Amino acid sequence: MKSYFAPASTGNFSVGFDLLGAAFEPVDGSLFGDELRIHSEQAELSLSLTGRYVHQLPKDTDHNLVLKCFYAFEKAIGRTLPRLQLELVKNLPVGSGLGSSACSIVVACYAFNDYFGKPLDDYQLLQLMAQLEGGVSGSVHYDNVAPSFYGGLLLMLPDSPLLCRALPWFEHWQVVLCYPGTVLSTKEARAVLPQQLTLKHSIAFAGMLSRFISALYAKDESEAFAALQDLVAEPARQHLMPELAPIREKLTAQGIGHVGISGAGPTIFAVCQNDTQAKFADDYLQQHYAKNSDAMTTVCRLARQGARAL
Ligand SMILES: Nc1ncnc2c1ncn2[C@@H]1O[C@H](COP(=O)(O)OP(=O)(O)O)[C@@H](O)[C@H]1O
Ligand SMILES: N[C@@H](CCOP(=O)(O)O)C(=O)O
Repeated sequence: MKSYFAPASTGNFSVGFDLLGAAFEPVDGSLFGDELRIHSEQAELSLSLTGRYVHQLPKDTDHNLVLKCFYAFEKAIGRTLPRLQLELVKNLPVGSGLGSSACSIVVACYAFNDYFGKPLDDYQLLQLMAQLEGGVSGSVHYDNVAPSFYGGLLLMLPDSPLLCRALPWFEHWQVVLCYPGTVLSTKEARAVLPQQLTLKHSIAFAGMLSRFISALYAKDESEAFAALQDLVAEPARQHLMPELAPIREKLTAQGIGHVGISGAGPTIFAVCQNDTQAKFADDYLQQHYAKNSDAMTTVCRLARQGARAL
């Protein structure tokens, strides 16, 4: 048996709608992402489903992204492949804002490419992943697939042959992620976005993203926090997450530098500068944002490593 893993990710990181994304891993060293196991080769392609969030997946495995990835990968390399006995360990909640669909897509495409002798290079593989993710969310965006594939905090460069580039990070930052247990489809959360921005708004968005990135390079933490503002998605999506504003008020009153929507939500992320803040955010979010037994809260650091064989 061969086993592969890809980490969870936070698209947008508030200030970079569709252009910034980060991969995260729990500070306790546990794995937080989907795993794909290739058990054997066999006559027919098959997929079994296990893991904490298996009940949130379509019952019919033909609708599972992992099988769609297999056929898309086969088409991309232009030859018929041996059929596999696959198992997806679904550890990320679906429709959560944690890049769940991207994570399954990344782990599957990475696994097939590795297993079949790397016929695609990283550029081709990332493009395939982004196309597959676009098929789920309604439009191609790289801010989940790229960090899940490469790890780190990444800036997307969709018009460059590089596709994305790693950014600096404040090593002491801890990011508390809280998924409340309710589902918000990315497609629906994209449907409420404005189709056009005014010139003034476009300049403000570009200015804030530039301010954040220049602060990272300058290692200017207070400037970085000041620039973590979502001027595009959050104003359009806040009615989908009415708890965000009071939670932000409570956490920032404790000195926590930033609270935002992870991806398209409903997961909230809090950027903390020390263990005391992280503990407060962890406890507060568990008590005030978690809604049912599917909810989960985790204290994370940036995941430097993306998709890999285990
Ligand atoms: N392996 C999979 N992982 C996640 N979602 C999947 C998978 N297979 C199929 N799906 C479907 O893809 C859609 C993913 O929804 P989306 O809102 O994009 O999730 P997320 O924001 O968590 O990535 C859902 O309709 C889900 O049923
Ligand atoms: N940039 C996208 C990110 C979606 O992330 P997901 O984890 O909610 O799928 C967006 O904001 O729509």
